[in-house]
Amino acid sequence: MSLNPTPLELRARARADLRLGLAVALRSGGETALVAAVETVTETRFEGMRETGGATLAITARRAETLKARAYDGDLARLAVPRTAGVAWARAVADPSGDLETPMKGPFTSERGGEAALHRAAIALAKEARLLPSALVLPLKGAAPEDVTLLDLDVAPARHGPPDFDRVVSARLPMALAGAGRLHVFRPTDGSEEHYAIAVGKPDPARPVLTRLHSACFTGDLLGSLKCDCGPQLRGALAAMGEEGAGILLYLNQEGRGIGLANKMRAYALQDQGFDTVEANHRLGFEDDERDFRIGAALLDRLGIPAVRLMTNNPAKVRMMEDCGVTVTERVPLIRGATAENKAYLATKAAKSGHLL
Ligand SMILES: Nc1nc2c(ncn2[C@@H]2O[C@H](COP(=O)(O)OP(=O)(O)OP(=O)(O)O)[C@@H](O)[C@H]2O)c(=O)[nH]1
Ligand SMILES: [Zn+2]
Repeated sequence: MSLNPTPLELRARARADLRLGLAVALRSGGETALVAAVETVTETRFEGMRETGGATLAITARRAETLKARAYDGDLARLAVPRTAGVAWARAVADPSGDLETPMKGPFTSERGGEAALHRAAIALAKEARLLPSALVLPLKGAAPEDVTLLDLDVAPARHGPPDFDRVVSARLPMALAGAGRLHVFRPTDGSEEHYAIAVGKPDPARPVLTRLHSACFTGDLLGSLKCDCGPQLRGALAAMGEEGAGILLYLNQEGRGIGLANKMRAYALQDQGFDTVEANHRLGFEDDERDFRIGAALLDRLGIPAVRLMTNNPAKVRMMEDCGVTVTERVPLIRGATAENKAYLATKAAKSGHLL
């Protein structure tokens, strides 16, 4: 009997460790480094790692651009950590909330040459943990300390496709807007967030099914936020499926276009400083959209639905579905919920992400 965690399980454990503020060890190509997420690491651990010597701060090229730091590694930069820097310094580098009040944090010295693979992996893990995309990285000469989760990236590389899912449960769910339906809960085997499929009526897989891929929006879906159009889109999709008598709504837990609610609220705070939705993501160090739509295609496959009429204004969703082998016979526009508050947001999405208005 082996009770040892598999590589996938170790990766999930590493994400949880980072969220807790623990350091984890990453290994690849014979190199090992201790890694801690800037957002959560404690002062003591930060200083312990810095005092060892040789630690650098990994930030994305997006964040480096805002800080006017050089990103010699393409998609990321490795910043030298000043000898007296505490965790507050690192947090100010990673978190743009103070950028306007304290704009001069530099000059920054970026490392050049050498390997950045472990830094890249550290940022990917921080993103997976829905933290700010920045990590303190300390290359180790010897073995990793005991009691620290050790992730061998040569054995367990980052996922390049959607995870596998277990269908945990499904039950009948009558809905005010859509009528009779069933809710299915899908749990990824890699320990990431669960996703839900709501089948309205009895969709016929022999014909293209009216389908919506909806990304979680706590503020819009639940609170009736006027900053976006998500709530009205969600209810509009359910109502249309109810009217037609059948449909599939995939509720994907990719809050904030995949950056998590805490980071989305950081983006909202930046929007209050005058940045648009895309600029705010970039200043935080994220891409415009960090979602993985392949999850939607994988769930449709699990539900046995090969062809859809997709309710969206986002051409990227249509493209991604088709790239994943889902036939999109029609794009059904879903234009709902324009308000004075979200006018600029919808205009930015049209201009920068090609959304159809
Ligand atoms: N990062 C970030 N995410 C946001 C913001 N406003 C809404 N979201 C998230 O954006 C996602 C919804 O994406 P949209 O771009 O509105 O719509 P879409 O799903 O790409 O396209 P449609 O199918 O046409 O709705 C949800 O996950 C929301 O939580 C924002 O200002 N910043
Ligand atoms: Zn929203």
